[in-house]
Amino acid sequence: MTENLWPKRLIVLGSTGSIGLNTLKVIEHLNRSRPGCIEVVGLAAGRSVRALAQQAERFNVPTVAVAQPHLARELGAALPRTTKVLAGPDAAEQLVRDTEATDVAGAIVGAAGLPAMVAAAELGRRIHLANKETLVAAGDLVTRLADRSGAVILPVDSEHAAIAQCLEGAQHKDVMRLVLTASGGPFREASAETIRNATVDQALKHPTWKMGPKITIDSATMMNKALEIIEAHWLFKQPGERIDVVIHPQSIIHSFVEFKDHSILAQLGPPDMCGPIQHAMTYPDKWGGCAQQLDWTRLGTLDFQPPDGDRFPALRLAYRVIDLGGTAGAIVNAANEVAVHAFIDQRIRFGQIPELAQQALETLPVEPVKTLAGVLDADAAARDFVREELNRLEPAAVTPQAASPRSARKD
Ligand SMILES: NC(=O)C1=CN([C@@H]2O[C@H](COP(=O)(O)OP(=O)(O)OC[C@H]3O[C@@H](n4cnc5c(N)ncnc54)[C@H](OP(=O)(O)O)[C@@H]3O)[C@@H](O)[C@H]2O)C=CC1
Ligand SMILES: CC(=O)[C@@H](O)[C@H](O)COP(=O)(O)O
Ligand SMILES: [Mn+2]
Repeated sequence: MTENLWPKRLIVLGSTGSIGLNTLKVIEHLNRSRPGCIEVVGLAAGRSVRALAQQAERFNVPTVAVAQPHLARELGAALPRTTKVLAGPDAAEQLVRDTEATDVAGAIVGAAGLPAMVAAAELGRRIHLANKETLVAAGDLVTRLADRSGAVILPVDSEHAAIAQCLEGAQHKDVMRLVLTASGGPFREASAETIRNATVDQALKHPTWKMGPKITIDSATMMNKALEIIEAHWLFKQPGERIDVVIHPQSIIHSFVEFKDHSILAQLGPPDMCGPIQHAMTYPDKWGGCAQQLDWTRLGTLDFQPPDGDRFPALRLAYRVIDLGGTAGAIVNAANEVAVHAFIDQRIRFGQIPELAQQALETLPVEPVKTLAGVLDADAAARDFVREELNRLEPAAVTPQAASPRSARKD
């Protein structure tokens, strides 16, 4: 299914989050210029039932899903009787499996989004992928499923949307390297000591992008860039040695591609996620929507510097994960998720986040990825490992509840 079918029947997973809200904003703009071009046929969220109910009403959505089962009644009460409510940890996946849709926007945060993305890949949907953790944890499986079903994966992550645009019309054999730009986060110029003991408030102050808390912390450790290297490996089928990172504090160049003749194509725009979301929505066309215009007359200087793998050890993990393959990505991703929540809960120091991810990778067995169940087992083992480490570091602490994608599934 390579052509873009209109009108679209779109499911938005993670509709109450930063990407979800921007996705709905893009849809409103596109529907204003071309009435009826996008019908929202399903919405899913974790726990924000009020926001979810308001969205369902505004977009006249027939089915909504909430991950927290105890919120089903409250959600149902806020909606017309005709609206179908799915609830529980499998609700987003069920929504994808039970709904006749052309497109699925994947904006759930973390590996909690993985089963629904696997379902979308199996069903051959056009996938607007923001949920990078899906490809980090199960890139091999998901890309294989998509190849088999004809599902198209359209990257929404700004760097990958940029690279996809730079690669349009290019041949795989002519690519020399992909270069992911990184803002450097709030600790770009901080000393190793400052980084190690950074506070939650400091880590949540991203210099250029407004995003949800988990990815904002990932940007601060540069684990976000590590996840993006792995994401690029699966999306563009390039080995680790052909994927580089450059620090670009202004976040105007969203990434670039160098070809074998040393020519470079880059994609530019303001740091505004409406751009990549619109790109995925209208691809291969480029419709106007709500993306801001770049005023190059006021742009000033664009700076670049090499990344520092000593102050940001998360970066090196990415290449190790690509080399190891199998469940290595699922392990690092899940360990990082639990560590990020533990940091937000002030149970560990900032510098311990990448340390715990690395420890999990060094300790746990890496297995070949055959099925979703195998990925979820590795994910669960990594979560258990980090929780045990947290309890060892701080025995009296309550275990944090970072969302696990494994529910009652038996497969
Ligand atoms: N924000 C950005 O600009 C960018 C984000 N991304 C990626 O996009 C994804 C989303 O990020 P972001 O929007 O910032 O995150 P947010 O934290 O802002 O939003 C997360 C969304 O996921 C929902 N959610 C959480 N757990 C579940 C679950 N188990 N089932 C269903 N829904 C769930 C939340 O619902 P609720 O509100 O009810 O908790 C919310 O709608 C991440 O993978 C991130 O890495 C990629 C590039 C840029
Ligand atoms: C908007 C987006 O795609 C984010 O992934 C962003 O790139 C994060 O910024 P960092 O470059 O600081 O990780
Ligand atoms: Mn990104």
